[in-house]
Parts: sequence; structure tokens; C-alpha cells
Amino acid sequence: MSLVTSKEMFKKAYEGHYAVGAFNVNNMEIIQGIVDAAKQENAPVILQVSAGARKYANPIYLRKLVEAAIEDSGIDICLHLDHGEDFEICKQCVDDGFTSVMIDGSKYSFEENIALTKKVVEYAHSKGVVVEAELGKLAGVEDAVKVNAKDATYTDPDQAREFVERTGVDSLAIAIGTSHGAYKFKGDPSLDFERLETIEKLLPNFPLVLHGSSSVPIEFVDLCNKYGGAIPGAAGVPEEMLKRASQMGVCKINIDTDLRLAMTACIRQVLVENPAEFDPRKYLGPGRVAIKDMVAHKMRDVLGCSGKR
Ligand SMILES: O=C(CO)COP(=O)(O)O
Ligand SMILES: O=C[C@H](O)COP(=O)(O)O
Ligand SMILES: [Zn+2]
Ligand SMILES: [Zn+2]
Repeated sequence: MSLVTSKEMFKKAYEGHYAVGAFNVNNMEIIQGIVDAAKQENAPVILQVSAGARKYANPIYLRKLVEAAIEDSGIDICLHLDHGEDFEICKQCVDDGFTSVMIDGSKYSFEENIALTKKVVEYAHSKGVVVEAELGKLAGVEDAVKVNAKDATYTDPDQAREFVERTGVDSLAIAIGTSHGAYKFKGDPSLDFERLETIEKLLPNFPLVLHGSSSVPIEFVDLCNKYGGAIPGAAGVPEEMLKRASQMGVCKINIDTDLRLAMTACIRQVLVENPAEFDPRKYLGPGRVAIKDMVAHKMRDVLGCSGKR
């Protein structure tokens, strides 16, 4: 078993009308929880590393932990750079052994985004690594940069087709109403499924990606708040909507916030209920189980990828 690209995963997901979960990893317990779930569910899995995760954990630790997870679990894993902001970080990750990188040129003009993405595609493809790009702008918080809802722009379908043709990119993250973080909707949640359908028609057999796809489960929010947290009004993308997108051309669904919430809710509860406890294993262990249970639920009941490995 080894590190693999997402190429085969996406082909099967597209044809099978399901999506592969891409989960952000920052430490050992998060990696173990996700991989335990993937093994239990016999599901394909993508582990993704942000610039912030690299800074927090030191890149070599994350890569070695993922290698250990592959050896221990016996499953294939796609190791992906999340939101690479320039050519250099993408090149670094390709050289470090990642099998997939994202170049996020969404803050640039259409032409600049194309030029940057093309440069990354040329380098990555020469080393057998696949590339995800982003077109359109999501609202929310990403690496401490906040994009206000008014500055968010949905993906233009014609531009999406032109972008893919001109860059040769392997998958494309689109903006249809999802956003990063725990506060996605103030009123009723909605995604622009009509736009998704149009993009899908213009790009047949091409894997689309949804960022900002945590559903911010109310039970985790309530637990956090009950045990001393302060995250009132947190709201995510309803799981039914993610399920619908998974059955369409969306092959990769990004989830980070739900991992954070599941782990933090659990740890808060353990610490409040056991005030004399100070062994980190006594709260990180249950935190790891909370991650596993949440991820298994996503794979089985939302993304539809259980049993698809
Ligand atoms: O898109 C993401 C990572 O790239 C994560 O999105 P969430 O904040 O909804 O978990
Ligand atoms: O899209 C952002 C991901 O949730 C990663 O978050 P981070 O940059 O804080 O690691
Ligand atoms: Zn982005
Ligand atoms: Zn993202």
C-alpha cells in the first residue's frame, strides 16, 4: 500500500456518483482518527495539509505520520496540499512526496490564475503529481484571512470550462455558496445547484471540488457551548445538500471545521467531567475516537464512499 494520486479515486467517484472526503490533518490523533474510519468503512481517503498545518507540525512530521498510517492500516492514501498560495509551496510539496497539490489562485485575476495554475500543472505533472485549482471566491476564514460575504464570487461556468482547457488542471474547486469556517449561513442555508449543474454539463467527466463543506453538527456546537465554549450561532452546510452534490459532479468534499468541532467538544466534556485528570492521553484518546466516529458517519451517510475502496 502506498501514497496514491486522486486520479483513480475521482474516476470511480464520478462514475459511481459519490464523493471522496478530504480531511485536514494537523497532528497524530487527527490522522489516526481519520484513517481508522477509512479502514473501518473500506473508503477511499484524502488527507490534506494546509500551510498552517505545515507551520504548526513541521512538514516532515506530518509526512512521516501519514507514511506510518499507510504502513499500519494497509490502505492507500492521497496526500494533498490544501490551498497552496504560490508556485514555491506547491513545488516544495511535490518534491516532498505529496501526490496532489492545490494551487489556490482564486485571489488573482482570471488570466493570472490561469498562468499560475499552468506553471504548477507543468511542474507537478512532470513528477506524476495531480493538481487542483480554484476559480471563484469562497467567503469565510482561511489561514486567518477573512473573505467577507460581499467579496465572495460564485464560479462562472463558461470561465470554468475555459480555465480547465487552458490549464490542464486535474480538478477544480468551485464556489457555489459554501464557505470556510463555522459560520457559513446567517439565514437559510442554500447552494447554487443550478450553477453546479451548468458547470457539470460544460465539463463532462471532470471532477469538481467543494471546499468549506463542514456541516457544523448541532450536537458538537451544543456540547462545546455546554462545557464552557462560546460558539453561538455556528452553522454549516446541511448534510442533505452535501449528499446531493456528492451524487453530481463533485468528487472531493473538504472537511476541516467538523474535525475541529468533534475533537474540541469531546475534549471539553472530558476535562469538565474529570477535573482531576491531567494525562493528555485521557482526553486526546477520546478526541481521536470522536474524529473517527464523525468521519465514518460522513463517509457512510453523506459522501456515499463507504465500501468504495
Ligand atoms: O475547505 C476546507 C479546507 O480546504 C474546509 O472547510 P470547512 O471549514 O467547512 O471544514
Ligand atoms: O481552508 C482552510 C482549512 O480549514 C485549513 O485551515 P488552516 O489554514 O487554519 O489550517
Ligand atoms: Zn481558496
Ligand atoms: Zn478550503
